[in-house]
Amino acid sequence: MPTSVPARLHAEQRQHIEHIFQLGEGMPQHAPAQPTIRRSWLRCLNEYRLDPTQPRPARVVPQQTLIEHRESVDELLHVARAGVEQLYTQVAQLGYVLLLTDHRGITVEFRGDPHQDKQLRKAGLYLGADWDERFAGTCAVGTCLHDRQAIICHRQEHFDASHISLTCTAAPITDPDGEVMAVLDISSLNSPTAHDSQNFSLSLVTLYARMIEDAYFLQSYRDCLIVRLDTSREFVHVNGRGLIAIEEDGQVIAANAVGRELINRHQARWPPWSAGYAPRLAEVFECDISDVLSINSATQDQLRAFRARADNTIHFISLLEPRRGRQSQPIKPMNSTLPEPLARLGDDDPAIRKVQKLAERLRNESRVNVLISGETGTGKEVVARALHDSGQRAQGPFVAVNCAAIPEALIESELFGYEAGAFTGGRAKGMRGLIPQASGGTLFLDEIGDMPLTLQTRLLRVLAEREVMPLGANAPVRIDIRVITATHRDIDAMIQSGDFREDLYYRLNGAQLHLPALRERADKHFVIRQVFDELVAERTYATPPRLRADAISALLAYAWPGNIRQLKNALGFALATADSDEITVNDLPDQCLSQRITRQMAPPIPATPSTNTPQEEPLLGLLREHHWNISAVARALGISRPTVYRRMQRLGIKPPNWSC
Ligand SMILES: Nc1ncnc2c1ncn2[C@@H]1O[C@H](COP(=O)(O)OP(=O)(O)OP(=O)(O)O)[C@@H](O)[C@H]1O
Repeated sequence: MPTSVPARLHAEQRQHIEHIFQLGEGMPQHAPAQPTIRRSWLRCLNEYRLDPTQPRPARVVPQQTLIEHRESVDELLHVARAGVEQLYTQVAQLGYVLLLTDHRGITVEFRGDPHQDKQLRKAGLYLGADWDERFAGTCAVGTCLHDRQAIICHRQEHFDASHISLTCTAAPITDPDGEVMAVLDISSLNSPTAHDSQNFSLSLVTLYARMIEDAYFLQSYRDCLIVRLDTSREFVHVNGRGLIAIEEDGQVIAANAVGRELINRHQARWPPWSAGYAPRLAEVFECDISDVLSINSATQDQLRAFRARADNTIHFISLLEPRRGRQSQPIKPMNSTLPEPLARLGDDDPAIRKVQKLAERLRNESRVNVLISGETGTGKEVVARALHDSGQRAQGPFVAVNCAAIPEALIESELFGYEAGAFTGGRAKGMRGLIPQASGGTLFLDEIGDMPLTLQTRLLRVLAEREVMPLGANAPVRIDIRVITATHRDIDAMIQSGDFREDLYYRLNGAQLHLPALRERADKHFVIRQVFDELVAERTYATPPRLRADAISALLAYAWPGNIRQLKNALGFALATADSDEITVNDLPDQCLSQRITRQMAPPIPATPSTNTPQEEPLLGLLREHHWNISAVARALGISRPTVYRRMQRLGIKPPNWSC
């Protein structure tokens, strides 16, 4: 032992210093038993070059520095306050003080007996005290920060001889990334000699550190859905240990320590938890995200059991709803390199991606006629407009013509126009037809399958010659149009039956974009949010309404025979009739809760009599569901009763009580 030990140190301190030097010289007989403490002593000697013979009084940082340290953990301090008060209430009578330090070891919050102010300040148990191991030597806070784990540093386990009467217990508080952001510590100036006397303190501090950590997590992810989980059913609500923040499609955003551990157990199946990779909840548990989203509405005790895929353990899960306002944030499609009108068509669905990519390539290829196919209400007109808006013709007109909606006798004059006096009943000045009106832009012919055969021939000529002859005119009018057509009918079958000209079909079908039914789309969630946000944006609200998770879950589960149009109607209905600005499952039209996708997937029952193609099943299903009430079906699909009758007629669907 060096001779330079100051004479003012008492015998106990001298002996302590001797034990430290002995450990440094490889003689650990009198060193503390805890490996963490021994390692820390060696760090203090060899790495930090602290001199045990020169005990240092506690260092308290200046007021201004303290303010800066407190500001850097302002949000945590706010969240931790209640926990700090509760813990201090429990330990104060036992003679403990409480310290909360930041990740640098500076005490940013303190609770202690004001009567002991002077002694506590001298011992470093004070606001602003610096407990960094590099300065203070082995101590609960500093060594906890270094080892990132809870620790007891009891009396002679401290490195600095001026601290050997103290007993301190500390636990780390980690942020949602697993980084230590603070340390919670309880310390006492005097304590029983036995090390074991502090075990209870360790449990208590660890418990409160976790509570503060979870409160901070809940605060940080208050705008997200949070699943709370525990292996004990009874404890999920009161003390569910795992917290996982998710997007409404189940994408994991963050997790607390227990949640991260569970996710990490999947290392064998996917990469470890990292900022770059986050699994979906359905990968972690054997669950469908819609089952999780429906927890609050579908189960009586508001929790459900799911099996963790990593180890087959059962976890009970409850769901915390996000704070209001989250959904007013604009949604961003994943594919942001696409022109905006195309990017808005959908998100992460293979069929929609194919449509988006092809549309991007075709947007300036005006001479390639595009045929858009898909069931009714899948967004064919929306796609046609997106194609127009994303191309060079965006500034030109977009003229949409619904061939099924114009009476057959008028289609010709509407499309081609007519000269003054061309026919009785026409306008005195004549009329510019819809095709000439589209010149310089896009002509969108919807329901092209409903165009009469005679007109098909004339349209073919227009497309070939790029000019129209209005009724009664002497000379043709030149036109410069891009033609996009749409149909939900089986044109091949119509060609076979002689109802559609094959040559026209090939001319229209320069490229085909096929839109998937809503029930088949993997990005259904995106569509729901998009339609909802658009409807909300159309109106003025004091508080923007929010779509609750249980409503989203029901919307995800429904089969949507009327596709996006029906979805839009359902959400419009809910917005118009909901009692509050929270749209719940109860605000949705009844039919959204009846026909779930699973039922839709059952083999279709043939109609009476049947000529069905797969495209007909949704209408048939809906008719059956509404007991053949045509008005109800028309309302559900957002179309008129005559249109329903026309479609039924075209598809050969007859109600059971029709005689012919
Ligand atoms: N991607 C989308 N985002 C938001 N709303 C959409 C989207 N696609 C379609 N819609 C809405 O759904 C409804 C139906 O769309 P659209 O008229 O384009 O369908 P369609 O397939 O042309 O229907 P139909 O076959 O009956 O003519 C419209 O109100 C439209 O605004």
